[in-house]
Amino acid sequence: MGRLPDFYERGNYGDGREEYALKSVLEQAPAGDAAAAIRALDAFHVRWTLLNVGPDKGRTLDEAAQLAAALSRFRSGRQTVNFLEVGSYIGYSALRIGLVLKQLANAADLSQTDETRFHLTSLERNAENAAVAEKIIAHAGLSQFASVRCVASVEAFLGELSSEERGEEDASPFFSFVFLDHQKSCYLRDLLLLESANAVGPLTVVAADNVAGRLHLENREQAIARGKRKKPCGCVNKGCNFLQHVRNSGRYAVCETVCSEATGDAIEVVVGRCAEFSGSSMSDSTTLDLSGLRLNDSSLLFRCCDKLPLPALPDVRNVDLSRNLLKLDLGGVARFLRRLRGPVASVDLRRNVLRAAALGVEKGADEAAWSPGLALLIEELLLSSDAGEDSGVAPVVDLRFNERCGAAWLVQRARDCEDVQMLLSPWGQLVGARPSDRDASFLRAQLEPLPSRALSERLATLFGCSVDPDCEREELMGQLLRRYAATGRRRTVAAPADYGHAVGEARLKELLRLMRAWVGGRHGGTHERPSVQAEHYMILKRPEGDEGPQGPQTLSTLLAAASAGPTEAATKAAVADGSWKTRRARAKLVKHFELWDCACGVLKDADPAFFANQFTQLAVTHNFRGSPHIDKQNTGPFYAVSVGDFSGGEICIERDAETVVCVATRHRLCQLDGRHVHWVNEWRGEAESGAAAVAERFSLIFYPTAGAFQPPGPALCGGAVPVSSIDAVSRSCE
Ligand SMILES: C[S@@+](CC[C@H](N)C(=O)[O-])C[C@H]1O[C@@H](n2cnc3c(N)ncnc32)[C@H](O)[C@@H]1O
Repeated sequence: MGRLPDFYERGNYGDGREEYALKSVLEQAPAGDAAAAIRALDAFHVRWTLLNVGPDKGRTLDEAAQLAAALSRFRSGRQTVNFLEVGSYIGYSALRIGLVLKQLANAADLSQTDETRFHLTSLERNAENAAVAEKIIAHAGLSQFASVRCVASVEAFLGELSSEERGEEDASPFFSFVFLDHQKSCYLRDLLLLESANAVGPLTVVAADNVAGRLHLENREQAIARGKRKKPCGCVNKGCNFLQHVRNSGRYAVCETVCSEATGDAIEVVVGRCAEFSGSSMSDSTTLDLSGLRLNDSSLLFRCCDKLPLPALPDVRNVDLSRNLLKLDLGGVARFLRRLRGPVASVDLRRNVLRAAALGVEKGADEAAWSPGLALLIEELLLSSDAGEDSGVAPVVDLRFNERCGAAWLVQRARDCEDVQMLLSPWGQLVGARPSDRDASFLRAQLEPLPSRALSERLATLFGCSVDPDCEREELMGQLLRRYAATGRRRTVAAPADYGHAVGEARLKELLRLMRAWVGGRHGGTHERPSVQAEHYMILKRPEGDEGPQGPQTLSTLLAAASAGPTEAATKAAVADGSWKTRRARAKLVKHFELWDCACGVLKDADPAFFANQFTQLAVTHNFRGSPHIDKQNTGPFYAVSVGDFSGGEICIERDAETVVCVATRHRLCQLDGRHVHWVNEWRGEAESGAAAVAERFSLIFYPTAGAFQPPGPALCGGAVPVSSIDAVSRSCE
């Protein structure tokens, strides 16, 4: 205990552990990875106590910072997000706040220009601590978003501000967020200083760590109840004088007090009231822009909206909540709208991560029912639009481009909804209920099969963007789409008409006959993969040992069975051994042996080596509408050929990040590597001799799923291919 006064005076332990913590961050966290740096400090803190706010209260801190960014939109639109921290120590909380700012900047895709500053100034009295904090922040790649300033006190900081930092000559720096985490005895004094300098004010979020916890306050209340004390505690050591001020001065609304089980103290989050704040300087006063703020269903803005001192925004008609992380429940958004008490007529919820279940009760239940959250949202909109000038016009809920919200039943229900205009991405547009619903003419649909890692790589290598490893997929996708749209670096070209192997007339005729017979057969063909958009779809597996030394169940046995007609006895004989699955696959082959045999003939003629060594499965499709996908099960490239009366229907494949090549497979067997994103172009039925057009496109895909894995090579692997430009550019997403 003898060390305590010195400890408080110094602001660190004086035993070198802070330097040691820096070393462990440098060793354990990759450069530029802020989340890893935070984890390294958390791990260090478990063994060697540090003065950090820690992970539990740290999450409240993140939320408070995010709330501050959202509330700053009420004041100044997108202009500035200027944060202040008092007490950096070695930069742990600065890392957390800086990461929030970085993610917000990424989500908003705003560059760090003068108009759009996302910045934290962190004050630290101890020069050794400040030096360590600066190094950790730099290592985490957050220097652009957080800087440490070594000053003796808040008073000194305010005195030292340059006119540039003040904004205008005599103006004060206005902070959207202030985090007090230095000496509790100074919290009140320093907050009053900031208030009198107008550095905090309406809608500023103030968070203070280590204030009196529940136990301390409850003890006081009990003592008052027992008549032992007269007033609540106003001590300085637990920040009680500060709590008295923020709770009772009328200047702040208490948003949340979160007690830490581990330390027994609390972090208090309050928001400046708007008494002197009549309106805002939002650039567009009819839209409250809360887009790209990473708000989720339980964000403080929604969770505590009843307590927040939100200003009146009498002109706001639209609340833009697009590009956030809303996922499960729109009830919070509904309560937030009620709290706004304005004549809001539309809510923009595009590009969140809402799922069908969050919008409607289960498929098949009451046809007209929406989920309770959405029902509440609709109710609020109806109430507020009735009150507004635009009454009579149906309010709008824009739910387009949400993940898995393209289900047909939901789209139908939205169409039937008369009270509000419910906008959903129509079937297949961008992100549908399933990958097979993607509309390939949209660039987003073409990028959707790529993993997030590939999206980041593309942003970095193609567009030279530095990508935050913590960036969410939705943000990455948004950034990539915007870059493509801005630079026009995506083109569609055609492979030469003579790419691949021409298939002989006789074989084509025979194939068409057999495939028509398959779909028109006794059972009307098969559709083995209902998730795929096709009228019929069948997979035939090559039996083992059909080449070379014959096993007991050979192709010739099957052939004999087939040529005897797929009678029950012959089939039984052919499929006598093996597992249930194997026997079923063989029985199917016997049944469709003619088709199999003819198809194999086509492949054998063109590429005998592929036929002998690689080909294991044949997909037979009828009227397949292929959405962008990657063949993840394939061990090498495939061959494709299509027949029927149709035009269009080329296979489009990404040759590189900038080029899509369309390969016409009608009557030609073409080799492609399906481990690259590919899809089938739109196609139309051709009118046969004056008759009405009949949609008929059959295709055969020969692919390998076993044997040695060949690393993916060029998309068009059937030889060097010059491509000719065709005039088609993928549609951007809006
Ligand atoms: C509890 S630590 C801060 C922890 C840090 N916020 C975190 O969570 O990572 C308190 C720090 O405040 C600093 N400090 C104390 N009084 C200060 C003042 N008046 N101005 C600036 N820094 C101060 C101390 O040197 C110490 O480093």
